[in-house]
Amino acid sequence: MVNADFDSHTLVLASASPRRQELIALLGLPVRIIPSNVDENTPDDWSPAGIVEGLSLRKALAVQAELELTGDRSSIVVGSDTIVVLNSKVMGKPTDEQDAFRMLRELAGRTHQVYTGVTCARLSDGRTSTAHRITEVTMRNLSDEQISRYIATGEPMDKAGAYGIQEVGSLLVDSIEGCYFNVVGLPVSLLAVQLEQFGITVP
Ligand SMILES: Cc1cn([C@H]2C[C@H](O)[C@@H](COP(=O)(O)OP(=O)(O)OP(=O)(O)O)O2)c(=O)[nH]c1=O
Repeated sequence: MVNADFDSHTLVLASASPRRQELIALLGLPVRIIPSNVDENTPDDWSPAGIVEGLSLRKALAVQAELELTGDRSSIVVGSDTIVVLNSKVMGKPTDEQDAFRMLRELAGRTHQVYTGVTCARLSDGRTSTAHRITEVTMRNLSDEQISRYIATGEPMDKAGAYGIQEVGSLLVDSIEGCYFNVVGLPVSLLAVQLEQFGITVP
């Protein structure tokens, strides 16, 4: 059921991630996609939660500024950011295959945290909502050969921590505790709660 005052441009996903595009469709609302292309560097002293919340806000506000130029002030812009954290060490997307190998070797046989931050922002009333979720992921022990074979699939390169739990990377994961969708890059139930603050109700 779509809200009466909901127009087709009300939700804008500020993301180039195909996973986020698929997941936001679960809300059953019309969505436009406008990638943000922001600089994802952050100060060294930011905490993991600060990084994902800060970058989700940065992505949402960058797209909001673009929309303002077109006269659109009423859309709710959704920005999101995901990182992997192992013993306080932050892993983003690997820079190359060697970097992916190094990350997966460190993650293998251990438990790490996946942080995803989500921001919803609307210009017309200046409202923003920023929050994050944490999911614990335990990876199987992996031999160097197994890691190399996984990297050869090409899957790790555009993903934080160099794996995708939703694809072949599922075979590397022993168990998770918390929200699965948070690992894939968009915790949809958290987003539903945030959208309620904007008067948008979803099932
Ligand atoms: C851990 C993990 C991450 N990922 C992905 C989600 C994100 O797309 C990516 C982390 O990079 P992000 O910088 O969060 O996002 P992005 O650059 O892909 O997209 P955008 O900034 O335009 O929204 O890692 C998976 O797809 N599966 C996983 O299991």
